[in-house]
Amino acid sequence: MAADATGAEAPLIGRDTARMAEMAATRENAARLPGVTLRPQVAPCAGWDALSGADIVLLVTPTQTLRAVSAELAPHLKPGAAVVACAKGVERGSLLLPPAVLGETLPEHPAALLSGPSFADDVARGLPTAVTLAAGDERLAARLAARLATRSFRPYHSTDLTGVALGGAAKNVLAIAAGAVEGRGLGASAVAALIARGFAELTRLGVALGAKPETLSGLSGLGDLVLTATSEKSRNFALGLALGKGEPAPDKLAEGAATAEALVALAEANGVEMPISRAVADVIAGRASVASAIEDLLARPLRAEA
Ligand SMILES: NC(=O)c1ccc[n+]([C@@H]2O[C@H](COP(=O)([O-])OP(=O)(O)OC[C@H]3O[C@@H](n4cnc5c(N)ncnc54)[C@H](O)[C@@H]3O)[C@@H](O)[C@H]2O)c1
Ligand SMILES: O=P(O)(O)OC[C@H](O)CO
Repeated sequence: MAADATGAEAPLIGRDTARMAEMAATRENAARLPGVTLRPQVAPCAGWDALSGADIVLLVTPTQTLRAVSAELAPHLKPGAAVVACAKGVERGSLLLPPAVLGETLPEHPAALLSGPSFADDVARGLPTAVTLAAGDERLAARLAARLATRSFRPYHSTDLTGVALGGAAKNVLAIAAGAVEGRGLGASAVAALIARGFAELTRLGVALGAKPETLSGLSGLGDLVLTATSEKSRNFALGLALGKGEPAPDKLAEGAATAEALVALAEANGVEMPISRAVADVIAGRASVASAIEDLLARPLRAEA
């Protein structure tokens, strides 16, 4: 659970016992957030015991591990505890978005999703951040948002779980493309074009899946796309940048790389074209070079803007 508005103790559970003990002693996550002092109420620990008292559990693992981790913690959860996924991606194989994965692994627990433009480092340093907290039940979404809000961290609430999840998943894939365009030195105009056309394909799929257009153009969709596709602090953008420059990929999690193929498959299953995401999937899978993928995108027939 995160350090929330109530000031109550918030266990921070990790699987590496030694690292959690070091974090508890130094009050710093030196590997991920160097220089940031943990708030007094954050209590780093290992093992699932601390879960038994938690009304709200934030699951902050990569999308492709969400199923295994949520299944593992299921027996340790307090009855009725809300589980909030923070992952941004599409599960490979099932093509499910994070809330739907939780629906399968934790059917007895209300599932929620936290997404939106927010670098962990910015949040941890108390810089102003606005995000979206989605849950199927509006009262739950509002209650969770109020519990997690701080003076600098503003969760807006939503019931559009699909829209919030799809925006977060697709923006990571599109950010890889934006990084590649930047890495090839194609200029700011090309990056802007990519963001706009990328947003068009994100919207097409979102609408086909039943998402609300206003969710897709909100914090968790367009907002996060703009952040991730324009900042070198983004690990997805940084991966694209390296690919565009022909440099080795950074050794960091880039959710878009793991999600690209699944996103395109989800789009295909819904009769939606996502040419930029497909280009990213092709490059990640080694089916195309960055240069040929860009050539192919530029050679697409001219059409009405939609
Ligand atoms: N870092 C950010 O700024 C940020 C912001 C918003 C959302 N997210 C999302 O949060 C999710 C996690 O990203 P992150 O930045 O925390 O990644 P990270 O690599 O910094 O941390 C992932 C954590 O998950 C743990 N983990 C990995 N595989 C696991 C497994 N099989 N079982 C149990 N634990 C496992 C790792 O030990 C690590 O503690 C991603 O979907 C990402 O898109 C990240
Ligand atoms: O570093 P990235 O690319 O995983 O982006 C982190 C967050 O999702 C930004 O909102």
